[in-house]
Amino acid sequence: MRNLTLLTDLYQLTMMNGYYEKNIHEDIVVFDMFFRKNACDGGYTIICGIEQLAEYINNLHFSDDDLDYLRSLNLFSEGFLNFLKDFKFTGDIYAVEEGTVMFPGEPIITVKAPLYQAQLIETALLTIVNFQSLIATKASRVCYAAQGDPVLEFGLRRAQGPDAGTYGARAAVIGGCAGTANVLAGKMFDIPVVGTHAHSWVQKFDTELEAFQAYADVYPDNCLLLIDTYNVLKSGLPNAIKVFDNLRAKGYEPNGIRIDSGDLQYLSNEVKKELEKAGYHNLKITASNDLDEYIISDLKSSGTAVNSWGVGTKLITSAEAPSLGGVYKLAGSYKDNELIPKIKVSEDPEKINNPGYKKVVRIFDKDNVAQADLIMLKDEAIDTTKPLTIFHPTYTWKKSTFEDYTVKELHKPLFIDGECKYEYKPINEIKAYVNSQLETFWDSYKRLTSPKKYKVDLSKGLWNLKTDLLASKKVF
Ligand SMILES: Nc1ncnc2c1ncn2[C@@H]1O[C@H](COP(=O)(O)OP(=O)(O)OP(=O)(O)O)[C@@H](O)[C@H]1O
Ligand SMILES: O=P(O)(O)OC[C@H]1O[C@H](OP(=O)(O)OP(=O)(O)O)[C@H](O)[C@@H]1O
Ligand SMILES: O=C(O)c1cccnc1
Repeated sequence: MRNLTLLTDLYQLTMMNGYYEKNIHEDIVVFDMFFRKNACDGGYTIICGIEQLAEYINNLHFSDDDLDYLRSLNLFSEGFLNFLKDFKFTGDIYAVEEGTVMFPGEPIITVKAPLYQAQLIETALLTIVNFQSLIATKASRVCYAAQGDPVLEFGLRRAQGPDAGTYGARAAVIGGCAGTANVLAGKMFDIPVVGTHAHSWVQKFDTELEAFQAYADVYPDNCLLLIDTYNVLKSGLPNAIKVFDNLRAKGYEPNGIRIDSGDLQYLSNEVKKELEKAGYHNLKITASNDLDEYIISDLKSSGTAVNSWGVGTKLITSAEAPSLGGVYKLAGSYKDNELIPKIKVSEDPEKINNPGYKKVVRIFDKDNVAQADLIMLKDEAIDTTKPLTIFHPTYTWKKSTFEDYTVKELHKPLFIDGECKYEYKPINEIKAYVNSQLETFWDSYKRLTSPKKYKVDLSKGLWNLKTDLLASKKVF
């Protein structure tokens, strides 16, 4: 396992050194990770990367080498560097389960730990969870557009480096992709690896027909041919059909074709017609070429025979909206065992955080449809035998009352007193969890453009705390 302990911003370490010198480093604090705007400008965000976060926290330690490097920066006291020798995370972390569907403003991860520890982990926590959540959400949108057709993740070559290509592949499969072309990701995360062949295979042989025949000879029971190297309808398709006929004569059924250029709507429909005429029904008609959820959605609504989608660049880089702006904010600090809530006041009301030690509950109606989320103080409870009224945190006259409802707490312990509580789950299970949750949301929240805004309210206790803190001069 890689030692990622120094994967942090320098200012975390200079603050830690400062807290140590001022002897407040052991003060217990609460930080929340949340985002203000959904990934991909959509209506929801799928949280991903919790497993890697648990691994990172578990493996935190400063090696002698790390300490020598820090010493060489001439920024830190010897006392502080000595103190880091025995660094170990000892706090509590609550996080939503990997694959949970979440919304702006909600605490995704809550860290309660000694100040120096909580500060160190900010940067890595954000880079791990922001990136994988972004790609899982992008994949979920692409798969939504594909309406159940398999989506294959083809992006490694265009990813922002090897880590993005590999952890992005993991996130893409969690978000809904059927598999990835990235073999290392397949091995590391036990996810399906998939693929066809490149144009270079066709170019290497003297003729396209020879190239297709050679491929069929080597892979008779998994023969999927790329038919656009020269001309899809005049050359690629007739040659593919000849080779498929040869395969059939030997008792094998072909798998399908791939088209990587041209008018995918027209070509796919023509290809399907010709394949059917030749007696080939239900073959895979795979399309690739700079696809994303919008192009796939357009192709679907105008009618296409494509039934399998290879999506690379725009998926692995979330090209339209290439970052998720998750942040990590101080929400409270303990003094004599009492939590002093902290708030960051800003001219921009969107940037004012929710103070205190919190949790999130999801409210479902009797048909198990998600209606709203409520951010609450950790020690608040909901009596589900009584009607529940929630209100908009800004337009407080907007109210909803639930009578026949259930609630689910979304946070689970990830670390308690430094001990890891994460239970490893195979990717298939995480992916199934994503699906089952998405089904509990109305389509209005999932549509690709102008989705409806899901209700995220504050409990009365939290709303009062926030309003009182804002009103009090103490916050400035
Ligand atoms: N955040 C909220 N919390 C509680 N109730 C709300 C909230 N937002 C709207 N409501 C109430 O829910 C009911 C249904 O409203 P709806 O979900 O259509 O939202 P809306 O108020 O029309 O806002 P939007 O413009 O987002 O559609 C209305 O009675 C409204 O007052
Ligand atoms: O288009 P993407 O969504 O990124 O999917 C991955 C692309 O990678 C391959 O192309 P290649 O690298 O050969 O380049 P090309 O675009 O010239 O085909 C493949 O044929 C896809 O077109
Ligand atoms: O297997 C494929 O067809 C593939 C893999 C990576 C990139 N483009 C295509």
